[in-house]
Amino acid sequence: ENRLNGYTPMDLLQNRFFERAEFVVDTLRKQGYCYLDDFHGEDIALKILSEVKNLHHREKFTDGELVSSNGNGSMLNKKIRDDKIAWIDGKEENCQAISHHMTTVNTLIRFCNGLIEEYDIEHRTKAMVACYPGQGTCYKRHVDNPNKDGRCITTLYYLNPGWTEEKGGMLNLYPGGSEEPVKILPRLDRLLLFWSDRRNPHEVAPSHDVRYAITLWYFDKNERARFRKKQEEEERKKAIFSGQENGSNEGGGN
Ligand SMILES: COc1ccc2cc(-c3cnc(C(=O)NCC(=O)O)c(O)c3)ccc2c1
Ligand SMILES: [Mn+2]
Repeated sequence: ENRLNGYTPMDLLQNRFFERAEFVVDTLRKQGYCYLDDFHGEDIALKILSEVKNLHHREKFTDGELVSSNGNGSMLNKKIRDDKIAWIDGKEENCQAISHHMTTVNTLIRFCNGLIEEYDIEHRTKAMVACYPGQGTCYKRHVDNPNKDGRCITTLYYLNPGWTEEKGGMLNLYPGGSEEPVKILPRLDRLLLFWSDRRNPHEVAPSHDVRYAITLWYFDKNERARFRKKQEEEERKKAIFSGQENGSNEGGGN
């Protein structure tokens, strides 16, 4: 039977995930972020990159820009981000390697979940494949989850072989709102993880070359449930309000 010095290949695989999960959780606790290099190995990383480029060339990316209006509804909205994005659930054709990435990170997070008491992580978003097309495109300083929408861990997988700081596009992280940023190089096959809430303001510095990344956000079950309940409550109120607005009295408040 194929036991290697008493372990089966599955044992070895489980151990490998368990070791990495321990390192990730310890580091997240200590500094709020953590990155793993050579996460899949170069061959698989390049396969993922080729699928992402294929998405880009097939115009599957949309403008992800989020404009922040300056309150008085004027058209002088300033753009705060220039990335192009594509939401991928992993079942699309020609996304097998991206799908492999999603299941591998799921396994790592499942091992981490066993070690993190404060969260109960069961779900995640779809994969957000993002491209900063160069020419100084960036993403202003922000927090991914400032208002408890349920997201607790952000994972960013970078796909930029031979990237150097001269190309810009560094991920500047301000853990605990620190003055000096931690500058993360978005290099090929690097997996970065950080708490999604206000502990980690971050920004993408202006990028002078095409820069690809895949983001997966993981939800805490309870925070997500509370957020969904609040959202439904707001929907109900809005429905009642719009009911009163057009004069009809059905569903009006008491
Ligand atoms: C309402 O629809 C949407 C659709 C897409 C959205 C994407 C982001 C987002 C957040 N953070 C980053 C980031 O920090 N990237 C760091 C890096 O690439 O190193 C990023 O690239 C993108 C935020 C809100 C969104 C809302
Ligand atoms: Mn972000």
